[in-house]
Amino acid sequence: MQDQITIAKKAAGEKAAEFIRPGMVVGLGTGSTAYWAIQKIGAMVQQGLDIKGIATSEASAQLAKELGIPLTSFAETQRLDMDIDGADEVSERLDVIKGGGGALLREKIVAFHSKQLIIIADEHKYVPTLGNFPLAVEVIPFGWEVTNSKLQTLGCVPTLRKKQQEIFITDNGNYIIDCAFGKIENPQQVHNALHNIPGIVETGLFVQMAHTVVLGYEDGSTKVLQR
Ligand SMILES: O=C(CO)[C@H](O)[C@H](O)COP(=O)(O)O
Repeated sequence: MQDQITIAKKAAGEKAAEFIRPGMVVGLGTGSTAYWAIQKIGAMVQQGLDIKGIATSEASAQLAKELGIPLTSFAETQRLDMDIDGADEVSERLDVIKGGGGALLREKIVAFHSKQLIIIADEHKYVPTLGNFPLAVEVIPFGWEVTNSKLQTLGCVPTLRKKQQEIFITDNGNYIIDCAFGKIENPQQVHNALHNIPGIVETGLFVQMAHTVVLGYEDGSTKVLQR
């Protein structure tokens, strides 16, 4: 028996997969919502559809392999047709906070080089203004302490991400600092200010990158929003 949130995530993920056409190269997102899109893509591949994926994390690459989805890379493909990925928050302007799963850097690279970014989320992640969810920022381990101090001057409360007492290490060998900003009225400004700090590799703010957002609801229905 699936809980209500799982029903909503599954609905969003499966609906987004309906946008995929044969021959496409598709970005495979990361997280528990992207999981459902990847499952659906796996089923489509099993049915004989020609789809290739570029994974946004080692975890999603592993899942794709288990499902028999052929993986390609940027060595072979410069541009993806579509990227389907989850979110921690989506604003009414369709700006997005990502990185709750720590994959934001690869997610940003894959999204940037995709013709179309489809964000999938359960209904509870759709908010008027971003910022309730702490913003993940990927930082180089060298000097993270001073990067962390500098982050405080931007008006957030930064916390080094840990996993079972150990520092969380991204797929790229970096750290994550979660920045509690409160309401983010101007995401582009915050993103730019963060990028000015040496040591910050990428932020989880995806400003005006999503072309489409698919919201999943607890009754299994979906709503498609276009920018
Ligand atoms: O950005 C992400 C990982 O870096 C995820 O897409 C985001 O955290 C949402 O995850 P979930 O679908 O499990 O709620």
